[in-house]
This record gives sequence, structure tokens and C-alpha cells, in this order.
Amino acid sequence: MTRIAVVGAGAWGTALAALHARGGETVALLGRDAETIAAIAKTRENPRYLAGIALPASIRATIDPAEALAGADLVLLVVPAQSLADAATALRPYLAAEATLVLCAKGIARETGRFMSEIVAKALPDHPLAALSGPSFASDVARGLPTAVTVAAGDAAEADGLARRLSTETFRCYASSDLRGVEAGGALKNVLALAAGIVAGRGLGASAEAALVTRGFVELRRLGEALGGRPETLMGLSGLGDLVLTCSSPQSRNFAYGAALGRGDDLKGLKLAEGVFTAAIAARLAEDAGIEAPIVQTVSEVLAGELSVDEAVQRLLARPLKREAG
Ligand SMILES: NC(=O)C1=CN([C@@H]2O[C@H](COP(=O)(O)OP(=O)(O)OC[C@H]3O[C@@H](n4cnc5c(N)ncnc54)[C@H](O)[C@@H]3O)[C@@H](O)[C@H]2O)C=CC1
Ligand SMILES: O=C(CO)COP(=O)(O)O
Repeated sequence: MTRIAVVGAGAWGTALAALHARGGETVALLGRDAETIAAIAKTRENPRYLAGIALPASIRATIDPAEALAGADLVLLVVPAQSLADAATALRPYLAAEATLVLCAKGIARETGRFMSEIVAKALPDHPLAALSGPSFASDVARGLPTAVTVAAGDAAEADGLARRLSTETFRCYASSDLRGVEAGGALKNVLALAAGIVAGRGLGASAEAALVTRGFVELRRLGEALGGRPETLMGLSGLGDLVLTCSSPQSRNFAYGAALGRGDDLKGLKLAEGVFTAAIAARLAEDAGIEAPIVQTVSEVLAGELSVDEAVQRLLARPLKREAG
């Protein structure tokens, strides 16, 4: 049994399927939209999420979970964070008993504050769990551009093995045993990318953008540690690395969403921005932990319509002066 199944045929699932099929793995891609799956099978392209990027013919794209999961020892879970509980539950009858599950979504359940690992451990107990996260745009990975990410599992030797298995010539996986730190960094950077987008969209200048990313990183570290992550993980690819990527590129959907907010554009029709669903719960977790996270808090209030963009900027500028390391 050496087969990878990718659950979720959106941008990231399709990119990971392409990467590993090119790397020589036998890969199945499970989607839920029959039209998209039929288009992948026919045109070797995902016209909805990765238009214009050729996919390897060897990917078996299907909407049938039994077909996708049969014989898979590694299952990449690549549906959005808020859909993961339902998607995981639906997989239960089809998973091989010994299959390892790799969490690829970046978010926290908005209702419960649960991390992806907690959700999946509840829905699919007894499977080894890992997380893959780091600076990696789907279209870059699907095109075979060089990328480096973190692969974390509770057991260090297992993380080493998975990192080796998931690495290719262009995709370097660094192993970590800090699952929580990797999950926290991935979820929080999305909220901070919204803030960076707001600053850019409002035209506040490159200096303000750099200040926002730096102070955002302070919050990511503080809150990430309070949630159980290790400092070195939060300073690594899945924390700082992904923060830098998503806060600096309009290619990021979270950054693009924030920029649209900053410009006062219509938000309808924008692509999935996970930070929109994570912001309020991240702000609540910070409050519960007694952690100061003014940027996360402000993003949450802007998204809730409780604060205008200009009021948000004013509020952040008016915070009491303090020592930088404080
Ligand atoms: N796009 C990117 O560059 C990257 C995305 N991610 C993360 O991966 C996750 C997925 O993102 P994308 O693939 O980009 O999103 P997407 O919006 O491109 O695609 C999401 C896919 O999930 C499917 N889906 C939604 N609910 C489902 C359910 N209940 N059951 C089965 N399928 C369901 C949708 O039909 C769609 O195909 C997010 O958490 C994102 O933060 C992580 C790294 C890179
Ligand atoms: O997580 C990502 C890159 O590492 C993708 O970011 P967006 O979801 O903001 O596009």
C-alpha cells in the first residue's frame, strides 16, 4: 500500500496532487464537484482553481471516496478548515486502518476554537496525524517552482519519514515534532495577511506595511506560544516564513481580501480567505489566554463591521507607546 490520496480538489489539493504525481507517487484526487473532476480527467487541467497549469495524466481524479482512498497509506486533507469536520467524518468508512492523515488546511474552527488536529482526531480516531504548512502558493507548487515547507508530526521519527516521503526535487520538507506550533502559525498568519492587505489597499505606504508585518509577527509568536507552539517553530517556515509570503504578495487570497477591504471594494466573488473565518476565534483565544494581540483584535472587529478601516488604523496608531521588546 503506497498510494497518496488527496482530499479536496481546490487549488491546494490539485497542486499537491500534481507535485506528488510528478514525483513518482501513485496519486488519487478526491473532489466533490463532478464537473471540475470531469474537466480534470478530460483536459488535464483544473479550470476552476488552477487554470492554465498542465496536470500529470497519471492523477486519478474522482468524486468516489472508495475509489480515491482504496490502498492509500497517506491521505492529505486539503478542504477548507471550516469544512474539515464534515469532510473527515464522511471519509471514515473508506479509510485504510493504518492510513496517516496529513492536515493541509490553515485555520481554527470558528465555533469551537479547535485546531485541525483536534477535529480530525475526534472524527477519525486512531490514525497517525501530521501537518504540512509553510510558504507555498498553490500555483507556484503546481508549476514546479522551488518551495520549502514544514511537515510536523507528534513523533519526531515519523515526521522525519514523512518529510522524506513528501519532498521532491523542487519541494523541500523540513521535519518538526511541533504539530501545534505548525498549526497555530498557519492559522494566525492568514489573519495578519488580511491586516497587511488592508494597509496596502488603503495606501498607507511600504513603511507601514513593514511595521505591520513585524508587529504582526510579535502577535503570532505570543499567541502561538500561548496556544502551545514552540518559539523556534513560530520563527520557522510555517510561522515567519508563511507570514512573510502572505503579507507581501497580492497572490495571497487573504492579502487580496484585505486589500479590497482597504480600498473599499466590493468583497463579493473573492476567493477563499481562511483568515476571515479565523479572525474572531483567534481574537477570542488571545483574550482567553490574556495575550495582547491588537492587530488580530482589530481585524476581527473590522470584519464584523464594528470598526471602519480608518478607525482601525487610528486605533492602532493611538496605542500607548511602549518598549519594543515588551
Ligand atoms: N491555495 C494555496 O495556495 C494554499 C492553500 N492552503 C490551505 O488549503 C486549504 C484549502 O485551500 P484551497 O485548496 O486553496 O481552497 P479552494 O477554495 O481553492 O478549494 C477548496 C476545495 O475544497 C472543496 N470543499 C469544500 N468543502 C468541502 C467538503 N465539505 N468536502 C469536500 N470538499 C470540500 C471545494 O469544493 C474546493 O474544491 C485552506 O485551508 C488553505 O488555507 C495551504 C497552502 C497553500
Ligand atoms: O497559505 C498560503 C501560502 O502559504 C496561501 O495563502 P492564501 O490562502 O492567502 O492565498
